[in-house]
Order: sequence, then C-alpha cells, then structure tokens
Amino acid sequence: MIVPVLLVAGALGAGKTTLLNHLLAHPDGRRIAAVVNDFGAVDIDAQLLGTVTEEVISLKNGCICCSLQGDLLRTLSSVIKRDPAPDAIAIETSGISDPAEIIRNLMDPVIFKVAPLETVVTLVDPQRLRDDPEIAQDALWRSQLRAADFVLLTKSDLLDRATLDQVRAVVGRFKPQSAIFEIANGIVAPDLLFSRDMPVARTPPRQIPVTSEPFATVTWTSQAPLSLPRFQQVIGQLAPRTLRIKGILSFTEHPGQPILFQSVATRGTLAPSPVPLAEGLTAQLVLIGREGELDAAEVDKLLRGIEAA
Ligand SMILES: Nc1nc2c(ncn2[C@@H]2O[C@H](COP(=O)(O)OP(=O)(O)OP(=O)(O)O)[C@@H](O)[C@H]2O)c(=O)[nH]1
Repeated sequence: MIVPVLLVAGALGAGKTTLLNHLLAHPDGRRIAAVVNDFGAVDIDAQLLGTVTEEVISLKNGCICCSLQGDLLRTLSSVIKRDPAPDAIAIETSGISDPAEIIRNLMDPVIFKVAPLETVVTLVDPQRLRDDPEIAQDALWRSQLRAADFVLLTKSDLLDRATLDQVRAVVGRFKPQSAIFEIANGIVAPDLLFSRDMPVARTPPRQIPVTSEPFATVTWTSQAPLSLPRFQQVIGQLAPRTLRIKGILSFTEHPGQPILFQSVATRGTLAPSPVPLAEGLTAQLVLIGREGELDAAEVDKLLRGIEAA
C-alpha cells in the first residue's frame, strides 16, 4: 500500500488549518488522514480539524522539523498500516517549522517507499506581507517558499486586486507566477494538491542556518468566570508582543457559548467555537511570540486580570 503525502507549510496564522479543514470536509472521495503539529502544549488546530474528521493525529509541544521528527516518522508508519488505509496523508507543519528539515526526514528510503512525499504547498498571508514587507527577508519565510511546489496566497477575500498583485510580485521573486495561486477560506481543488502520479524523490532544499530557538510559546488556562471587555483590553496590550494567539474561552457575557479567539499579528477575531472547552476550564489559550518578547509570568499576570474576583 502506497500512501502519498502532502506537506502544508507556511508562517504562523497563514491559513494552514483553514485549508486542511476545507480539504478534509471536501476530500473528493479520498480518505485523507491529517497529521497536525501544534507548537504549543494545547492542540487547538487538531481540535478544530477533529470536528470534520476523526482521522486527525496531533503532534504537539514541539516541532516536527526538530524535537518531534522521530514522532512524525513513527506516526506515518502507523497511519499507513491502518485498516482501511488512507488514500493520502496531509501534514500540517507548525508555522515555525523549516520544511527543508521535514522534507529531508521524509526522504528516508523506508518511509518514502510507503508514504512518498508528493506535494509541498506553502501558504502566504498577503495581508501580513503587505503590512510587514520585512517578512520577505526572513530566513525561515524564504525557506518555506523555497521548499514549495505551489504557493497559495490565502485570505484573498480581504484584499483588492492591486494589493494582491503587489504581493504576487514579491513572492514572484522566489517562485514562478505559474506556481502561485490565490485562495479564500481554504478553498482549493484537491486535484491541485494530489496528482495521482507516482511521486518521485526530491532533493531537500538547503536548510536555514539554525541559531538559537527564536520562538517562545505560552499556554494559559483558567477555571474562573471571564470578562469579555477586559479580555479585549488585555489582548490589545498583548498583541504587539505576539505573532499568534489562538484559543477557546467562555465569557460571562455569552453563557454556554464557547468562543474561538484567533489573532495573527495585531488582527484578532472572535467567533462561536465549533469545539467545546476541556471539562472544568473557561480558557485554553496558546500565545506564540519571539523569544525575549513574550514573558510567561507577565502574560499570566495580564490575563489573570480578565478573571472575575
Ligand atoms: N478572511 C479570511 N480569513 C482567513 C482565511 N484563511 C484563514 N483565515 C483566518 O486566519 C486566521 C489563521 O488561520 P489558520 O488557518 O488558523 O492559520 P494557520 O496557518 O493554521 O495558523 P498556525 O497553525 O497557528 O500557524 C484564522 O482566524 C482564520 O479564520 C481566508 O481565506 N479569509
């Protein structure tokens, strides 16, 4: 049994889970298993994907490009032995992963024989690139682009044509325009991602030089009643220090309705959560930032301020 692998890469909040969610909900007759790498200790992405399929395996609290690479290979070996076996495996990398290292691992001959890497797709949030063009200088961002067979510009519903064209031009410095596609809300034809041809082995792209781990993650939970206006105030203070915040909360203003909070850079959204909170909790939040900019004790102090006395 040969099960092709799709690798989904892209920066924090680029839209990877949204893409996978759509793919799993509209698999075009394929049975797709998803392997999801959440950098933090709480697997929010896996929980969200678990609402559309049961075939989700979570690898959390580390990165499959480094500390969890053995876990990834073990997981792939066991997924392909399932009965019935999936037709394809989609791996969602964490936004801080260097796909070059994951590709190198997936080229392991034993794995490649049974779970060959077919497609690498990298997602780029055009809004982020417009707001912060410096991202294009970032070694990790460039490595994510270099590794891609296709680049998907996500969130195209939020931008006008002229801005999308500007972003296309920046991405076009790294990839041919024919390999760049625009998508909204994760909607993409599965045929673009799964070709049904037999994958051929590829040379992993050059790895980015590893310095010290530049990212920090803080997990925050609460059992107390929470105030929505105070949360919005505190998030206003935390957002400039974070790259990504996501989580599920229950506010006293919305009894019985868990709320999914997502923020990418300084843009945040609140929406009814498709998944419940863990038993007894009123908040499960994951915050990701650059090391040195995100202090766990300070985050905790600020967030405790949203709890009712
Ligand atoms: N308007 C709009 N919002 C989107 C689109 N795709 C994703 N989003 C939103 O962008 C935020 C981040 O999306 P995710 O799919 O969670 O991004 P991700 O790459 O999985 O994030 P990490 O796993 O944390 O790196 C969420 O609030 C999404 O609802 C889109 O096409 N349009």
